[in-house]
Amino acid sequence: MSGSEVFADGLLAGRVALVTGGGTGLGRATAAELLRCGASVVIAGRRADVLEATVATLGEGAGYVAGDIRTEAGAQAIVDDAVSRHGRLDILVNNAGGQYFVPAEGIELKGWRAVWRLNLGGTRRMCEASLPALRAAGGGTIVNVTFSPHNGLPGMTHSGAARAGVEGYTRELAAELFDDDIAVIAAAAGHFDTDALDKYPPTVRAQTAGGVPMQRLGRPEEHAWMVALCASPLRMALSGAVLTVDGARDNFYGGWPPAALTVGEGEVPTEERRPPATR
Ligand SMILES: CCCCC/C=C/C(=O)SCCNC(=O)CCNC(=O)[C@H](O)C(C)(C)COP(=O)(O)OP(=O)(O)OC[C@H]1O[C@@H](n2cnc3c(N)ncnc32)[C@H](O)[C@@H]1OP(=O)(O)O
Ligand SMILES: NC(=O)C1=CN([C@@H]2O[C@H](COP(=O)(O)OP(=O)(O)OC[C@H]3O[C@@H](n4cnc5c(N)ncnc54)[C@H](OP(=O)(O)O)[C@@H]3O)[C@@H](O)[C@H]2O)C=CC1
Repeated sequence: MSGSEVFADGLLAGRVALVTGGGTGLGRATAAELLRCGASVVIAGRRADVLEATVATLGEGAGYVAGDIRTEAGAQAIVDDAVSRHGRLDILVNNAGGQYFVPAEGIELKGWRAVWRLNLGGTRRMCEASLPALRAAGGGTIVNVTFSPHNGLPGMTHSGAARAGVEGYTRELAAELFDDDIAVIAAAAGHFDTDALDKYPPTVRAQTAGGVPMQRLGRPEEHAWMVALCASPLRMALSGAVLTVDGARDNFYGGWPPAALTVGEGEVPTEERRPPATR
């Protein structure tokens, strides 16, 4: 695999990273970037066939373990596999997650719980299972993937609430782990071009890029660069932070100018100046 476009050769040489949900989309891109930076990488997910195919494309330094992060035994088995393969663990990327698109009032209790169990519960279980290995390595980095916009993503209430929980968990855990030299950072992804978007209703999907001021979806490698930065020597200074890479989606909805603010051929009107003061 060739080197990183952004980071120095060998940035993460000798480090071992575990990426949940690493068989697809953003997790796959993250695994590839960590490998380019010199780390050994274990990817995890439930589908062994998907993981196996991804490892074949990632090449040397990559391995996989199939398992489910939603149970204590599943999370522990994933971590144990990574540690037994490489003898240590330095970087945990809690990337596995997701939800389904549904108005808030349509969310069944079972569905609400399923989304929380995956996103918040799975993240917590993976952190708890990994901490002994991270301490044994003398410190490390945990990156918890959440999402932007933080100002609300209607249709994803269960996940917005769960991801807010992950960000709270990130902040508090970070404070408790400074003495162990373990950084805990949330990486809030905006709207990224992954195959996962294909499952959303066509009208939702079609409007997704238009809602981003940058006027395009993020590229998976852009997210991966943020994750690699979190594992870099900057990691402790970033600990407790929520880093958002979203083409300004957090700040505004849509491109400039919004149609509702234009006149004529699409010009944005400028306000009249106040007349100069008279004495
Ligand atoms: C387009 C704009 C989006 C931009 C932002 C993008 C954000 C992203 O995150 S993209 C990545 C998306 N990837 C995923 O979502 C993958 C992971 N997701 C899942 O695995 C499921 O959505 C899950 C979180 C619900 C977990 O599934 P699981 O635990 O396997 O749960 P079940 O399938 O057994 O369902 C339990 C329960 O949940 C309700 N439910 C699930 N899916 C739906 C649905 N599509 N519609 C309505 N309700 C659903 C339902 O109550 C299920 O119970 P049963 O009906 O008894 O099966
Ligand atoms: N794409 C986007 O625009 C955005 C994505 N995100 C978040 O980024 C992360 C990756 O998204 P993306 O790559 O697009 O989506 P994917 O659906 O491709 O990624 C989800 C991954 O998580 C794995 N996974 C799901 N449930 C479990 C489980 N219980 N145990 C272990 N692994 C599991 C899946 O593998 P398997 O099914 O084999 O278990 C899959 O590889 C997710 O947390 C997503 O919510 C956030 C904001 C925007």
